[in-house]
Amino acid sequence: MKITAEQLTWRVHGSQLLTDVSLSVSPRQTFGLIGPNGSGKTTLLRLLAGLRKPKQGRVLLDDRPMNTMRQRDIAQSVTLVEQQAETTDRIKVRDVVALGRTPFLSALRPWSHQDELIVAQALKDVDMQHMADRFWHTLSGGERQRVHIGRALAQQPKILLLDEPTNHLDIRHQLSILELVRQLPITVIISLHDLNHAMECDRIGVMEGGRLVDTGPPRDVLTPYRLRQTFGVYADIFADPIDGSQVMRFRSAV
Ligand SMILES: Nc1ncnc2c1ncn2[C@@H]1O[C@H](COP(=O)(O)OP(=O)(O)OP(=O)(O)O)[C@@H](O)[C@H]1O
Repeated sequence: MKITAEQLTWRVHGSQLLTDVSLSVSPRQTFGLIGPNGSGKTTLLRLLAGLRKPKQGRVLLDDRPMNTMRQRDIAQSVTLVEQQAETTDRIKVRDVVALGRTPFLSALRPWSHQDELIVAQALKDVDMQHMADRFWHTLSGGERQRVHIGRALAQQPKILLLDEPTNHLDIRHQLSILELVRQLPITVIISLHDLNHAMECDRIGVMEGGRLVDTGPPRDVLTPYRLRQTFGVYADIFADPIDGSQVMRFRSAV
């Protein structure tokens, strides 16, 4: 499914947090959203997920404006994994992941064996099957993060939005989650602080002061100029001698 943002603007208490953001992500593309702290990545992801209504502009899923869609239809297409997602205590890991099936259940479509299989697969994908019966409040930050990603996978969205999903993860789980996300046959928008991880996306977009200031293939966008200008760091960019991919070495803050 394609997702398009047309000239999105968002303001709160008189501060303009997003200005004129336009963006289109094609079906099955992995789009990385990068930018310094406070540049508007989370705000944009919430608008794209339909959790906030833009003050101006609109979001389209394929060619359907989101504001004309029912909440349940949106939830069957798009899901957002937030940075500090919380959930009620005394709930087990398996039940958190099972929440991902909620938009598909109704009196006419009760919980089924199929849902059971989807939840089991999602637990496996995020390497949490061995903790399925643990209570949520006993988990570490990284384990919680993986359960939330599992909940999103169980929703089988056509568009997956991830807000810094690797934040609390150890290096093995960072790499396995990013690899999993890239392999999913769906559209993904992922905000990332690790710019070397962003290099693995099909395209990236750079947020700065609430504006999307550049988009394109990572190699074209992540130049020493951009790293200095937007991220405030001096960096050198090398070709990895093993696979030729581009690697950044950050030298110092500007
Ligand atoms: N409810 C609010 N009221 C006032 N300002 C807000 C509100 N929500 C967010 N902001 C401000 O909007 C700006 C953008 O925030 P946002 O969380 O979208 O940035 P971000 O790029 O995701 O940052 P980070 O990398 O630190 O997670 C920040 O300066 C933040 O302080």
